[in-house]
This record gives sequence, C-alpha cells and structure tokens, in this order.
Amino acid sequence: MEQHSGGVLERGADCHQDVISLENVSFSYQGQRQVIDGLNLTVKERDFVGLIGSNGAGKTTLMRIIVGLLKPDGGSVRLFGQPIAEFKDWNRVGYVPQKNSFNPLFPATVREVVMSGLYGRSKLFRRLTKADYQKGEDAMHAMGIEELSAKRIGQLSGGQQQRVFLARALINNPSLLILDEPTVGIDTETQESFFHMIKHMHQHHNITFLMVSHDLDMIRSYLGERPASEYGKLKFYLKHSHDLQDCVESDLTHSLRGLRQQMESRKEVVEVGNFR
Ligand SMILES: Nc1ncnc2c1ncn2[C@@H]1O[C@H](COP(=O)(O)OP(=O)(O)OP(=O)(O)O)[C@@H](O)[C@H]1O
Repeated sequence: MEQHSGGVLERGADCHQDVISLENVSFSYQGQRQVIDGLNLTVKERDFVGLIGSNGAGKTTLMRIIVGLLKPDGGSVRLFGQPIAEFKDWNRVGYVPQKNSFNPLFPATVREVVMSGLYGRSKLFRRLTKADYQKGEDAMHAMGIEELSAKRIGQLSGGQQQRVFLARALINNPSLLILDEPTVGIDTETQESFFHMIKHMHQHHNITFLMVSHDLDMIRSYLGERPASEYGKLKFYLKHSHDLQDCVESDLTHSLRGLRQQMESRKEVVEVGNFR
C-alpha cells in the first residue's frame, strides 16, 4: 500500500499488482465541506490494509468511492489497473458494508441472502444452477453457518448476521474483500474468532483486504504498532502476506527464462552454422 498527500511514501520494488489505486481523489457531499481532499492510495495484491479514524473522518465515504457507489469530484480511481468507470469484473470484489440491523420479520432466509451475492450489481435475476447452489453451500460452510441456512436473517444474532454477509461477499470467490467495521456490536469472543478467520483467509487464500475498524488493538496486533501512512484523521495500517522474496523469485524466473532463450538462440545459430 502507498498512501501520501503531497509527499510519496517510499516503498521498495514490488512485483505485485495494484488492486486499488486512488490518485488525488476529492469528494464532498452536495453543498458540504470536502470529506476527502487529494487522497492518494495504492493497495497491492495480498496487502491487508486496516483503516482507523475518528467518527466522521470519511472512512465509509472512502469505501463507497472505492466500490463505485460514490463518484469522486476529482481524481482517479482504478481497480485491478482499470478505471472504475470501465471496470466490469465486480465478482472479484466482495464488499461488506457497515452493519445493517434487520427487522426479525424480514422475509429472506440466510441461504437467500447468501445466494443474492451471485447477482452482483446486475440486478438481473437469472435461473440459479446446481453449481450456483454449491457455491452458496461452500460459502456458508466456510463461515460455519450452514446449520442456519433456513432461518430468517432477522432472527440471527449480530455476529451470525455478519457471518452471513461475509458468506454473501465470498460466494464469488473474490480477490479483494472490503469490510466496513465488520465487528461492530459483536461480543469479544465472536470478534476474536472473526478476526482469526479473516487472518486465515489473508494468509492462506491470497485475498487482499481493506478493512475499516475501530478495534485498534486488533489492528495493531496483526498489522503492527505504527500506521504505514496517515491522511488527515485517517490512519492506514498495513501487512503483506507476501514478502519481497516473491519478487526475487519472479525476477529469477524471468532471468532464467531470458538466459534459456539466449542459449537456445545461440544453439540455433550454431546449428544453422553447422548446416551451412
Ligand atoms: N449521505 C450523506 N450526506 C451528507 N453528509 C454525509 C453523508 N454521509 C456522511 N456524511 C458526512 O461525511 C463525513 C464523513 O462521513 P463517513 O460516514 O464517511 O465517516 P466515518 O469515518 O465512516 O464515520 P464513523 O466512524 O462514524 O462511521 C461526516 O461529516 C458525515 O456527517
């Protein structure tokens, strides 16, 4: 992740793809003061970025800009290297917004809420296939909620509901997960198991995370004591699940391939020479 306003935060050579890039992004709600002004942010493949900031600092606004729900007044937003206006591959992005509380009479079941993640932004309801149902089962299994599948979402506890929303975000097997305060209102024990689960997903499933949280202890325990960068009241903490070894290896592979090609072309010259 790089984030800077004015000065550039130094970061070594890195072979990982840019997943989120914001350049000089500004935003204000109609007729109000600027919430975000000239923000630069780069989140790379397999980064885990934790965002901490006081109430009203602009965290949710920033998440909504990144997932295309708000259009910035200025600057550019790219996802996986593509300008957001042209980005179509929304299945690669899972987004869990700030907690919604459901009326206990809300008619959808857990399975229906999870399956609705397949429709993404198209809002086009298509006939679900056997493979789609299997994806739903897999996502519920990953979140440990398969036994709740027939219950109404409104009848679940806050922690169970969060698992449902995470399963909904996971159903398309995303490469980027954006979570906005996923553990608000959840008891400490469930928070711990939730964090354990997302750390596991980060370390073993190569998912890139951007997570807003008020839980400074959790953020520090996983992402380190100090923020990697700050922008106004927003503090960005960072951990990679990769290290530069990946890049060294990929450079090495690249060099070896180059060497092999050189040797092969020499061999051809020799063979051509022999032929003559
Ligand atoms: N729909 C809206 N219309 C007008 N102003 C808004 C709207 N949503 C948020 N704001 C204002 O924008 C600023 C940033 O709000 P935002 O929700 O992004 O903050 P936040 O950092 O996520 O806060 P919190 O920690 O309380 O969730 C606040 O001053 C808020 O009052």
